[in-house]
Amino acid sequence: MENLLNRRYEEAKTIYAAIGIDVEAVLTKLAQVKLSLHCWQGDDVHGFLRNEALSGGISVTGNYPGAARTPQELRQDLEKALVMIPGKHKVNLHAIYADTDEKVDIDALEPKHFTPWVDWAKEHGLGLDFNPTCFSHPNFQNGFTISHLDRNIRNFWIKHCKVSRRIAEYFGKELKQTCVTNFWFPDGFKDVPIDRMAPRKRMKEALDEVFAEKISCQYIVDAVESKLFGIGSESYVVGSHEFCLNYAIQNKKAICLDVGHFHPTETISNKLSAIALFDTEILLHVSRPVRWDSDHVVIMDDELQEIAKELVRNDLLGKVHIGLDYFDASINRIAAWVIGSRNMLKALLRALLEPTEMLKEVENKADFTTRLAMLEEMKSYPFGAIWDYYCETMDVPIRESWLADVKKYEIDVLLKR
Ligand SMILES: C[C@H](O)[C@H](O)[C@@H](O)C(=O)CO
Ligand SMILES: [Mn+2]
Repeated sequence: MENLLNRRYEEAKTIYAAIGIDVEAVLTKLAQVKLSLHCWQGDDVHGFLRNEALSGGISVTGNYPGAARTPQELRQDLEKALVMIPGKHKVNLHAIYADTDEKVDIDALEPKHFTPWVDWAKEHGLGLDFNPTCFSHPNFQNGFTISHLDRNIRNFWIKHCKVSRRIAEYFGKELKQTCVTNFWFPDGFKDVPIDRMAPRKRMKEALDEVFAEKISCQYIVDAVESKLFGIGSESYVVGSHEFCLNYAIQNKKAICLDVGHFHPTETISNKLSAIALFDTEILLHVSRPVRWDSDHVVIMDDELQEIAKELVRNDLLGKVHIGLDYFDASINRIAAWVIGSRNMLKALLRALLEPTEMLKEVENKADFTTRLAMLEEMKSYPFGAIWDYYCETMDVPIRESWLADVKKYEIDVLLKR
């Protein structure tokens, strides 16, 4: 088996070398990619701080057994997933995932409520990213948080966002890796509003208050996430793409692009070059919308491959933060992490194996025939042999062999919860 794997790899390497690809250099580059694994796939965005129903116009469907009920269980599940994903990555936490016995509300959270996460991240050589949780709370009222008409409610959310930045700073300092902190607000109207401007003005001013405290970019990168619509905010979302992109540019923040947050025929792959050209920092929420922002597990579809190609072709790897954002409770949750993460990495590998310079040259010569012919032929190049070899050298399971281990873990651990 091992010999076959090496033989297939050597053969594939020769085939790619013929079109100018240095496969070893590609694998070195791929090994440097850090994905941000979203903790909320492990427990259906429930968290441990409050026993509140999920709100904010997002929804998880399915009742597959074994969701994590405690921070310990979630970490155990994440560990299981991480050993099946090649490379060293980050874990993305929401504020509601605080690990504490204290009865504390989200506006009073402190770094100490996350110490066990930091200790665990250190132990496993992981980075941590963070998100204030601006939903699943009684102060999410009439569909609004930080842009609410009521100053007291706005203040609550402003405070929550401020304390979240201090927690993120603590992560960055302790783990010596920048903590990407994403601000997403579900605020919006179900039906057509009269005043679209006032909530946006309030959100802009609230964000200015949140970001007033200067925290070194060595520790934290702030990102604002836009959205087209949510359940209950079908007609109007305060933090639309135009709002968030303009806010990010004007205030030197990162823009978070979620694959599911745009019109169905709009793609984020087509936005990356347009935004990166102006040096705006980008955070991706890689997700899969099916007819709407359904947050399905990421598969190797056309848009995923196009996103990966844009990152590679425009030399954006290492500049764009790649986070995952989906939640499926109808399948094994560990498998969901593994499938989505491995697909993201596979898409990047395929993109790295493309002869980009040659393709740009033929495009510049208006030889669109060669461009199309090459792109189509490349689809049956032996990238699978390279992926298998990469998994072997990174000490993670080859092809679907990880599944048996996940199934065993399901019987031994998940079904006993
Ligand atoms: C839980 C996440 O923060 C949330 O999914 C957000 O990023 C989003 O995409 C909302 O639609
Ligand atoms: Mn998102």
